[in-house]
Amino acid sequence: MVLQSIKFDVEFGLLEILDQLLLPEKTQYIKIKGVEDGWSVINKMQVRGAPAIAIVGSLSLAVEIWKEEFQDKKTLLREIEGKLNYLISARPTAVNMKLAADELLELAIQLSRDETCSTRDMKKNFIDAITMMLDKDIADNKNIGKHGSDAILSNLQSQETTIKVLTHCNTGSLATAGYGTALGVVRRLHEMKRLDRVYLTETRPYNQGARLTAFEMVHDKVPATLICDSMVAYLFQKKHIQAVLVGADRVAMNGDTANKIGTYQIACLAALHDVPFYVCAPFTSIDSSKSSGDSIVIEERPEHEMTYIAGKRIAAPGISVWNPAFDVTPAKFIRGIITERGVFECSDLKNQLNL
Ligand SMILES: CSC[C@@H](O)[C@@H](O)C(=O)COP(=O)(O)O
Repeated sequence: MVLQSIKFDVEFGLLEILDQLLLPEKTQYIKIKGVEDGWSVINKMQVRGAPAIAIVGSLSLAVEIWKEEFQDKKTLLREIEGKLNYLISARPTAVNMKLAADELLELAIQLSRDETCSTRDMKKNFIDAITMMLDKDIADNKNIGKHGSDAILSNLQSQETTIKVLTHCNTGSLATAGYGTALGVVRRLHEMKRLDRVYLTETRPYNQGARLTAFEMVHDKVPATLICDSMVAYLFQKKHIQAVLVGADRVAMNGDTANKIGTYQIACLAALHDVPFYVCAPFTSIDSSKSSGDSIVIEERPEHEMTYIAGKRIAAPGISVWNPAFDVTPAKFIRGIITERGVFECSDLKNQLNL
């Protein structure tokens, strides 16, 4: 059975997401009736992961406008613009929702100007474009898996046939429309029978690794071992890790990459131990408006997400807390950016975007 984090059928007004705050103990879906619900489940991290944020946010708009009748295209365009701006505000670091909103707004403007297109047609064409995001994301992830596995296997010494990798956070079916980015490369290596083992960090404080990636790997019967975030250096010292695979929330034009907190320190350790460090991300995570990672906004999450686990306090009352949800890894630590179009050096990103 495929792990389904998003259930969608606009004809039936169906949009449900798997509540990731309850995993792995409980598998419970939440009904999304419109953008208010979409904003809430993204902001509370009941659904998370850069691509999934854009997809669920956009789908929440689709189910909302599907139910409504609009007197004219101008009214529909105004509704679309307002709701997209609202959805962008749910979480600030991942760029995917902003890029999706820009593209969808541009489409809506074109449809509103097309005199051959009725208000009903504009609504249908707009919703169809959102629906296509699901299949495109899965196709992109399969290509990331192929390009990434080819690149990593090409690094192997002749006598090495299988590979041990480390990943951080959750970049799989629970962070995308399916298959995953860094976990897509892991899945592809496993399908090719070239994966020895994937090591995964627990990824405090939200525990995307321990709760979500472990859940996906056990579900798919992928050889996987959970480690504490504090074990990465010792892992590199004692195990022959041949690649680090992480996702991205926002890749700047010089390759600097914002990703889950803890990514930067793994990159530093990978450099120290000469382990190739790869960022795996679709082009929908690349921000051409950012020349470097210096200006990427880093979300800071509530204190209780660090001081409590499963509702039990684990930190002394009164202690001050700093809880940045992401950090930025400088391009110099990144061997390559694995995308659906191929694997690129950081210095080549601008060319790939024709900038
Ligand atoms: C394919 S998901 C890529 C990134 O979004 C992922 O690595 C990550 O940082 C997720 O952070 P989260 O705070 O869980 O949304």
